[in-house]
This record gives sequence, structure tokens and C-alpha cells, in this order.
Amino acid sequence: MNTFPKSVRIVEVGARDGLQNEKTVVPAATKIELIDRLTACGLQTIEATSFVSPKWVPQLADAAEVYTGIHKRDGVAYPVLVPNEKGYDRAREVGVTEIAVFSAASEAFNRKNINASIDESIERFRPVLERAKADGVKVRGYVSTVLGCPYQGEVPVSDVVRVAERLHALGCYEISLGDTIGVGTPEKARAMLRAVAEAVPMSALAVHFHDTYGQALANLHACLEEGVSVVDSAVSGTGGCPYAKGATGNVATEDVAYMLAGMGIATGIDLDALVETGLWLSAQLGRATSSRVAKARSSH
Ligand SMILES: CC(=O)SCCNC(=O)CCNC(=O)[C@H](O)C(C)(C)COP(=O)(O)OP(=O)(O)OC[C@H]1O[C@@H](n2cnc3c(N)ncnc32)[C@H](O)[C@@H]1OP(=O)(O)O
Ligand SMILES: CC(=O)CC(=O)O
Repeated sequence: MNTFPKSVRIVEVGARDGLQNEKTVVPAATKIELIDRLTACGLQTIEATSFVSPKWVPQLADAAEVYTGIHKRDGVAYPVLVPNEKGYDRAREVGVTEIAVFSAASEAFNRKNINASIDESIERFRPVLERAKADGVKVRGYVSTVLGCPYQGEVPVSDVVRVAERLHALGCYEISLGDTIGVGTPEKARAMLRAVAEAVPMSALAVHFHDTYGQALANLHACLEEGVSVVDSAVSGTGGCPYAKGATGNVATEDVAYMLAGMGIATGIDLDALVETGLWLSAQLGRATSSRVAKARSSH
């Protein structure tokens, strides 16, 4: 007997994960239009940008301008990535009410990505979480490299569990488990999620699959069967991390929404509007969409 959820909340990460790895800097006005279009598609959570160092991720140096420019709809969350207190200060200056902190299950990746060990990153997040609690700001936590690391290779499941548990204990209301380089396969993803769910309640877990090896939808299906009900994805299948070479985009939101609709699982998303938004974005980026649903719908 499966335990598929009745509804799924999709966390749209295209404006952040999707655009952080672009070769050219996408203009702030385009980012703002993208987020406004995504809002109109019925998404409940739209990650807007990152308040990280512009030296490390110049593509998102316009975070304040983008966050200020978007037309926020009541009931829709617009979280942003924050790596440290400086990022928290910058985010709060423009009125951010939800943030995400991010660490990894692999030491090697964490060092490359945020110049810190896992322990150091958790200590860096501690004052951020304390201030967020006092300010009434919600905090999500990411664990990257949950199914493989570009530098270390295999990542023990016990390392994923440990970091997820620590972020949850620190006060993150939800932990997103990221297959940063898209190497996972369904039964490995299922086993990893089951192990984490023994330490952190399933209701506080999300999954985040990159599609490098074409396994993301299958991984997702296995995790939905385990009962996860929050899924990260990126419109048009954009995405990638500048510090995880070789990884391709996230699973496309259009493809996730189509699969979930076919399974009778509610998302609240207007698929036609989303496909249109993804095609608009790929035109802005000057390349074809990576969404199979968008390709199928635009070929006839
Ligand atoms: C899997 C994924 O997709 S994860 C998301 C993608 N990856 C990322 O976004 C990587 C983000 N990483 C970073 O921003 C960096 O590694 C940091 C900020 C976390 C740490 O970098 P470090 O160089 O060790 O930071 P450090 O504290 O020494 O500061 C260095 C400079 O950056 C500035 N800085 C640090 N944090 C921030 C911030 N949040 N916002 C703006 N500037 C910052 C400092 O002021 C300093 O500037 P200066 O050289 O002009 O004095
Ligand atoms: C922070 C993320 O974007 C998650 C990941 O891909 O590891």
C-alpha cells in the first residue's frame, strides 16, 4: 500500500537556483517579471534570490533590487538564501520574512561552496536562527550532496541524517534534501529519505532533485511514495550550482506538476500558465526549455 500525499507544496527555485549559475547576468527586471509570472501561476512558495557574497555569486548581486521589486501576493512565501549574519542583515533591510540557510552532508563540498566546515557552518547559522526567531522570520534548511558529492564521491547516509537533524534542532522548520549533482537513483533516494525521516519528521522534510542523469522524476516518485509532500523544482528545468561543476538543472516544475496532476495529487498550479512562463524564461535565456512537458506542448 502506498502513502502518496493528497497534495504537494512545490517550492519553486528557478529564480534562485535557476539563475545563480547563468553565464551572463540576467537583468533584475527579468528576474522580477519571472517571479511575478510564477506568482500568477499559483505557486505558494517562490524562492526569490540569495543574499550571499556577490564575489562568490555575482549573478545574484542584485538581490535587494529583485526582492524589493517583486509584487508579493498575500499567502505566497518568497524565501531567500542567507549564508551568514551579513546576509541576514541585508535581507532584513528589504523586509524579508522567510530565509533558507544551507549546508551539506559532504565536508569537501561545504568548503568549496561556503568556505566553511559543516561544524563552522552550523555555528555561523546559530546567531542567524536566534535573530530570526526573535524577528518572527521563518527559516528553512538545506542539506546538499545527499546522494553524492562532486569532490568526495559517495556520501554516507548517516552523514546526511546528522546534518539534517542538526539543522532541524537549530530551529529550521523544514529541511530540504538536495541531490546537488543529480546522481541519485530511486531506491537510493528512498533509502536516504527513510533514514532521515527516522530523525526528522517526514512532515518537516522536502526533496530537491537535479536531473543530471535523468533520474529526478523517478527519484521524486519513490520519495512521494514514502510520504514526502514538499518538492523543490525549477521552471524550465533551470538550475545548477557554480561550486558543483557538471551538475545540470533541477527537475522542471512543469514536469513535476504534470506528473502530480496525473497521480491526482493537488498542487494548486495552473499548468498552462506555468508552461507559458517556462517558455518565456527560456526565450529570455536564449536556449531551449529543459521541460519535457513544455517541449511536448509547444511542438503541436
Ligand atoms: C547547492 C547550492 O546551490 S548552494 C547555493 C549556491 N552557492 C552559493 O550561493 C555560495 C555562497 N557562498 C558565499 O557567499 C561565501 O562562500 C560566504 C559569504 C558564505 C563565505 O565567503 P568568505 O569569503 O569566507 O566570507 P568572508 O566572511 O570572509 O567575507 C568575504 C567578503 O565577502 C563579504 N560577504 C560575506 N558575506 C556576505 C553576504 N552574505 N553578502 C554580501 N557580502 C558578503 C564580506 O563583507 C567580505 O567582503 P570584503 O572582501 O569586501 O571585505
Ligand atoms: C541549496 C540547493 O540548491 C540545494 C542543492 O542543490 O543541493
